[in-house]
Amino acid sequence: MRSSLSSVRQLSSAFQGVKESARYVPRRALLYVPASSEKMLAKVPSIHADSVVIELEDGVAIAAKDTARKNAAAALDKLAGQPRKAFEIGVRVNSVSSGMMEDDLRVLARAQNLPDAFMIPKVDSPEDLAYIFDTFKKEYTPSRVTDTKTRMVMWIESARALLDMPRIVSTALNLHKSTGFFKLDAVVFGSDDYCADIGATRTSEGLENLYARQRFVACCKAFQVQAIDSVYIDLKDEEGLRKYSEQGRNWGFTGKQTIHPSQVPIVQSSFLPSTERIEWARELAEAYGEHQKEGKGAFSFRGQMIDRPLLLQAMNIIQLDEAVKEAGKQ
Ligand SMILES: CC(C)(COP(=O)(O)OP(=O)(O)OC[C@H]1O[C@@H](n2cnc3c(N)ncnc32)[C@H](O)[C@@H]1OP(=O)(O)O)[C@@H](O)C(=O)NCCC(=O)NCCSC(=O)C[C@](C)(O)C(=O)O
Ligand SMILES: [Mg+2]
Repeated sequence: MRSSLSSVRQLSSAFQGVKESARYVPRRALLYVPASSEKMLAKVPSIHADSVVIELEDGVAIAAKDTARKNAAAALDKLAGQPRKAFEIGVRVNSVSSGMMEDDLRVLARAQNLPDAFMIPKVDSPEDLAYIFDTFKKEYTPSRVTDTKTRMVMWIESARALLDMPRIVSTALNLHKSTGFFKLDAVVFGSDDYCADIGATRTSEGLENLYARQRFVACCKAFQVQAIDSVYIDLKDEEGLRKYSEQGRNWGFTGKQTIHPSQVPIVQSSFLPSTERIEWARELAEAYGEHQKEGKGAFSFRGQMIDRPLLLQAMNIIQLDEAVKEAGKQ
């Protein structure tokens, strides 16, 4: 079967509106690396997670915030242009409500390089996004935070945010369209803070998060952004981690957060599409190309009606598969 990243790119450029998905960043496993630890930061180039989250928020003690900011800014310049295993290196700053975001950005802006993604925890309302945009403009100057390749990844971590998620996500997407501010690409479910917010007790079955995780996925998918599942905090329980990863994948999540390098391969393999699914995607994309040449937008394939949204799903699968193979990550 013909397949390569370039074939997907050709396919993308052939169909209007599909171009955006060609710049797909796989995020099966996000790994937090606390920026207060120079030892852990030094490992970043060799970390095999899809997305490395250089952490300034809850993984860093208040007393270590200043050191962490300086370490993160230095890491951005040191890592630029260096070979690395991850598809993305982002920085998670402190939230609007913490009052520490300005201090974070003031120090990070001293670095010449932006991260691949700015990662914003505890986004609670559309008004938070207005504050975030203003603060980035103030600390970085407007020209450094508009029309860049840098993406935005945000965290939903409270009952209020979960209920208001459609407005929050659409506001973030519209902010990008109207101002060129970082494009929202993925949303992450902060289940620990969410449980604290609603007064739930964490259990091994995780039923206390059932509604939240399902609503969360639906809201992400309604706006075609990636949905990243909860942290699994039992570091030694590999079977439990695999079970929850596979459950998340089956529910529609596109990836999962990890806190230790040992969790990464388990999560990555759980979020890889099956061989049958990859074959389906490749055959569909080829059939779509053939039908486009004949001027047909919708057609039947393996007994299903196929149109552009299914092509987008198929292309995401092909790109994930090919990006992972190229990086030698299987
Ligand atoms: C749990 C901890 C303390 C155990 O750290 P440790 O050093 O005791 O572990 P270890 O097993 O002894 O480590 C083995 C080796 O791996 C390294 N290592 C270990 N972990 C990492 C890492 N993450 N990144 C890079 N390297 C790492 C470590 O440095 C060591 O290297 P060595 O063999 O050379 O000595 C450590 O893994 C860690 O700090 N993890 C990140 C914790 C964190 O950032 N938490 C905040 C995010 S989760 C969150 O905020 C909630 C959420 C989403 O918002 C919401 O649900 O609400
Ligand atoms: Mg949190």
